[in-house]
Amino acid sequence: MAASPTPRPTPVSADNPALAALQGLDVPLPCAVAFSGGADSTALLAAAVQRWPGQVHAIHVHHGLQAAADEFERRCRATCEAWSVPLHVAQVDARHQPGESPEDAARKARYAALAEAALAHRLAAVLLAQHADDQVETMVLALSRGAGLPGLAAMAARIERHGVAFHRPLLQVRGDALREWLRGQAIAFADDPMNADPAYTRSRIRHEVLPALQRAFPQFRETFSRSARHAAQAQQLLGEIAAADLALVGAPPAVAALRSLSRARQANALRHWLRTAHGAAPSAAQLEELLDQVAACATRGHAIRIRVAAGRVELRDGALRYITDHASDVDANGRAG
Ligand SMILES: Nc1ncnc2c1ncn2[C@@H]1O[C@H](COP(=O)(O)OP(=O)(O)OP(=O)(O)O)[C@@H](O)[C@H]1O
Repeated sequence: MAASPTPRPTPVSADNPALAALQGLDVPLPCAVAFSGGADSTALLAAAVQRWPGQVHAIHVHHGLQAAADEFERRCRATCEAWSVPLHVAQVDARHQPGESPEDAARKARYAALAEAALAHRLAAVLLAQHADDQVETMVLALSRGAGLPGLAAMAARIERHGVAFHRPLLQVRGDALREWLRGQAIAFADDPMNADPAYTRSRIRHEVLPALQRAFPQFRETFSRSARHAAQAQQLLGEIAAADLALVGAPPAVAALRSLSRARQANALRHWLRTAHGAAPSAAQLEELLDQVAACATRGHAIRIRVAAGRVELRDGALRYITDHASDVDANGRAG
């Protein structure tokens, strides 16, 4: 008779702050934890394994961005083996486009790879480990860049990408509480050298701004998170208004109809049209210029041609068109015009 396998240590602890956050969460099973090997996703994986025994997989994305990437993968393999968690490793090449930050390129590639692995292994949801401090960092970063409501709304508790549901159950949990619990349990995790590198704005926010906020406003995590929820609600309203206005003025928008709206509603509708139909985000200056041109467009012969993101907006046959170099003219329904 074959010897039964040696039982492996599984982290069982009622004190894991991530476990409390999973209690009310209703996710379809089996699910996956996006596992970087760092502190936060290690605590989340431990909690998920305890909450849904035998129903949790881990997905690790190997970025190849830093020399430490192999070390992260080794750490993930060791943890998953010890906890009997099936691990799927996805390799990505996150080279960034001109004008795109390496961090943004890595993030986009990561979500795509996580979704692909989840679909391939029939995992119905992916849990991410961003916590309350990450949420505040995201808001401060958005403020530092002059972002509008979508930036201030920061991260949503649930999003859908590439046909997969991503959940962020730890948005109300403090980062230091997770680390403290891991240390108390003597659970190893990898430390990302980029997190401590002052060359990264996010790292400066973490190490310089958050401690100052903690001293001045000890409740800042709760109040910031309330503001993020207000911003998200307001943004949803703006999206609904934009959709209603576009139903009226058409998509692509007819300039004469657009001019019947207030300037603020024109801006809202145009931003929404550019983002949802073309994935283009105009800068504040580009949008102002476009609005000036729409306001000045009272004569039949008036031409509009304004650079927006990687393409340009032009006036053709009374309607605004978004034109990129690789597509001569694509309207909101994806039809070539
Ligand atoms: N290489 C990766 N593979 C899989 N999931 C990842 C990876 N990097 C990040 N994630 C997931 O995305 C979340 C947010 O990523 P971010 O880079 O902000 O966090 P992090 O500092 O890597 O977090 P952690 O402490 O969990 O390592 C992580 O908590 C984790 O769930």
